[in-house]
Amino acid sequence: MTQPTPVILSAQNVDIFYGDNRAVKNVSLDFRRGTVNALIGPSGCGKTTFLRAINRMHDMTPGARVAGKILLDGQDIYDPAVDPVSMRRRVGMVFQKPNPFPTMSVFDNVVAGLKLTGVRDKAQLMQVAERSLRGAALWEEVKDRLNTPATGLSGGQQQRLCIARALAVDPEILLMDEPTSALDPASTAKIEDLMSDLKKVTTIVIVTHNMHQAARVSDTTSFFLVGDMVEHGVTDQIFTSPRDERTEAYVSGRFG
Ligand SMILES: Nc1ncnc2c1ncn2[C@@H]1O[C@H](COP(=O)(O)OP(=O)(O)OP(=O)(O)O)[C@@H](O)[C@H]1O
Repeated sequence: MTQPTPVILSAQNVDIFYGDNRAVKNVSLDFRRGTVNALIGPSGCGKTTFLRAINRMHDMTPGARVAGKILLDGQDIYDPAVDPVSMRRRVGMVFQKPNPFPTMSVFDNVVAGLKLTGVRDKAQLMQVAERSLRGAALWEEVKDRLNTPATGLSGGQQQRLCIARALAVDPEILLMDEPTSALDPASTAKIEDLMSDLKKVTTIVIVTHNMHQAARVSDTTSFFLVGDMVEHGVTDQIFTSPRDERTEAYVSGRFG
C-alpha cells in the first residue's frame, strides 16, 4: 500500500456566518497533497460557503465571518500576519461559469496572474503559458490562436483556459466550484479526465452537485447537510458503505 501524502489543508472547527445565519457549523477536515476532494450535498447546505473560506473570499462579503482555523501547510490563513493577496496565489479558484478576462487574448489571460507578480520576460511568459495550457489539456486546440480574443473560444475551452490561468502561478490548491455545471457532456468529460493529471501538480477541492462526477474523479468525499459536515471519507467508502444513514439516503438518491 502506498503511504498517504502529507496533509496540505486542515480545517479545524470552522464556523461561517452570514450575519446571524450560521451557514457552516463546526467543520473539521483534512485534505492531503495531490488528491481530489469532493464536497457534496443538497442545495444550500454550505458547500460553496466552505470552499470560499479556503481562499478568504468571504473577506469581500459584507457581514460574512469565519471562525475556527484553516491551516495551509500548517499556517493559519486567517492569521493577521498573512497577506490575503499572496495567500490567494497559493490557492487558485475556478468558478461555475467560465470567466476569462473578456478584453484579453488567450495568451494574456493565461499569464495575467504571473504578470501581476512582476514577470515581464517574454520567453519565460511563453514557457509558462505553454506549460499551463498543456496542463489544462488546451494547448493543441489554441497554440495557433494564442493572440486571438479568449471570448472566441467555446465554453468548454474557456473553462480550461480558466484552469490554465489558475495553474500559471503554481497553486498548491485549486478550488473548483461546480466547474462543469455550465458545460456540455463532452467538455465535462474533458475536464473530468484532466483532474487525474492535475493532481500530480496540485491538490483539488471540488464542489459538485453531480454524485457520479464525485464518484468518478475524487479520492475523498465530504457530505454536507444544512451546514454540518455529516461524513468525510475515502470516496469508495462514502458511496458503497457510508456510516451515517443521512449520507446513505443522499448517495442512493433518496433526497437532494
Ligand atoms: N452572500 C451570502 N449572504 C447571505 N447568505 C448567504 C450568502 N451566500 C450563501 N448564503 C446562505 O448560506 C447557506 C449556504 O449556502 P451555500 O451557497 O454555501 O450552499 P451550497 O451547498 O453551495 O448550495 P448550492 O449547491 O445551491 O450552490 C444558504 O442558506 C445560503 O442562503
